[in-house]
Amino acid sequence: MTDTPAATADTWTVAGRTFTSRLIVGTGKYKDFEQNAAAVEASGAEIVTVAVRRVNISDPKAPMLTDFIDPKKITYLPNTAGCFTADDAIRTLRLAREAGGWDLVKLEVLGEARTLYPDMRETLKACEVLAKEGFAPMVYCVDDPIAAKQLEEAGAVAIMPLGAPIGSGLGIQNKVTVRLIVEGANVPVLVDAGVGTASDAAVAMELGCDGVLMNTAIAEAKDPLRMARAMKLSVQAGRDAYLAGRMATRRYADPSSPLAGLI
Ligand SMILES: CC(=O)[C@@H](O)[C@H](O)COP(=O)(O)O
Repeated sequence: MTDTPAATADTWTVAGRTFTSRLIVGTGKYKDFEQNAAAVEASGAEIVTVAVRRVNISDPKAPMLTDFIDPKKITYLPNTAGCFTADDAIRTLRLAREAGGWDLVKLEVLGEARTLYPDMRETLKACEVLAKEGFAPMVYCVDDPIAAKQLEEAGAVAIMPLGAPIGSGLGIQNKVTVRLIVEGANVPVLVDAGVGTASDAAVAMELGCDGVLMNTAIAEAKDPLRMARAMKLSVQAGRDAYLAGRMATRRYADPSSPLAGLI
């Protein structure tokens, strides 16, 4: 299939940076950096998110992710995975900015280890401070339209509601609230966490999301490269379906061949 002009021009912009790929991928749980880099390539992603506390991006004495995924070609989005307080998250991102100059960041402040649900009170607090310090925070959050609005007011440059708990692969549990967030947002909305397979990513895009962030679904697939490619295609398909505008649903059958002109 050749891309239509509309499809090729379909970019999205966050904090003044424009991207073509609407898929953001993670850098955890892979066998090694090599496999991670190959998956990023297969996914077509232009942004990778990196848990700066867990992945080596600054110590040249140990293998560094940056040797495998070129930060000149792929945008690094440092994240605060493993942070349970606003102070911890803020400190982590200040260090990331010092180490690599990154100001486009992914903020996540977790509430508990069992569900890895975000703590929205701490998340909001951190978002406000980071925005005032000149960061552009893309923010992992609950799938709640009110919390999403509050984050936007606090300076979030993207809203990233969970589809389901991180690493669960359960898919999008609450389509109604994700759609409400999309309708109310003036910044990009990306589903972050819980995607398990390609159809979940397509659903997120069909709901009108600007993109999807995922890690486990690709890293823990039996064939991560093949799953990365599947995700790339499903994000594109979901986006195209959203732009095409789905048909109205009906309660009863409607014949596929027209009845007019029958003898
Ligand atoms: C990688 C990241 O930033 C996380 O928010 C999370 O790991 C993504 O969730 P999944 O692993 O469920 O895709």
